[in-house]
Amino acid sequence: MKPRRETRGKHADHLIEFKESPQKGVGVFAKANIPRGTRIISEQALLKVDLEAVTLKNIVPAFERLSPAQQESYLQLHEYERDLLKVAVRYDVGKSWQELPELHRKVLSIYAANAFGCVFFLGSRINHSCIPNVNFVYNELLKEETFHVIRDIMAGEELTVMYIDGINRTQSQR
Ligand SMILES: C[S@@+](CC[C@H](N)C(=O)[O-])C[C@H]1O[C@@H](n2cnc3c(N)ncnc32)[C@H](O)[C@@H]1O
Repeated sequence: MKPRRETRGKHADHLIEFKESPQKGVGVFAKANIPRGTRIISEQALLKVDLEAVTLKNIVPAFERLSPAQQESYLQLHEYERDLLKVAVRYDVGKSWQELPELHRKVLSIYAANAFGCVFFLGSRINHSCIPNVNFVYNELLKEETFHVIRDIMAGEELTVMYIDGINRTQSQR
């Protein structure tokens, strides 16, 4: 699988590829050696909800404001219907999970699986590690989220970021 997006040299996404990662779904892998400090991804959020106002009620309207092409990209992302999400829907939206239209369930499941702040087309394919080799930060000048490798990477290595805390997790989960 190839990341598909216009890049124009602002980052080095030609050095990465999407591949199956054992037991983690899709992941992002180095196609070549990548020196420490390389910006592998710079992108605007695909779906952004004002962080002050993130409630599940705001996710579907934010999805509906996307262009048809953006909606198509969003719907390709990994989804995960966790029980906690269903409880949160009951609390936040005032409906049971089954009462929601199928598309809304999919949009919310994708958000739950992929949002670290925002949902990203490329960045949200990077799996988690508590010892990550990629750092991400919002770049005010570019107005984009940027992802840099924080050590030298060998061709074939999986790229990882830290987006869940390590508390109460087993060593293998980490
Ligand atoms: C942001 S997405 C990462 C990309 C995703 N693997 C995919 O197929 O598109 C987060 C999801 O990936 C999986 N994941 C990420 N890091 C993982 C890890 N260290 N171990 C197991 N699953 C992981 C989980 O299913 C999680 O909900």
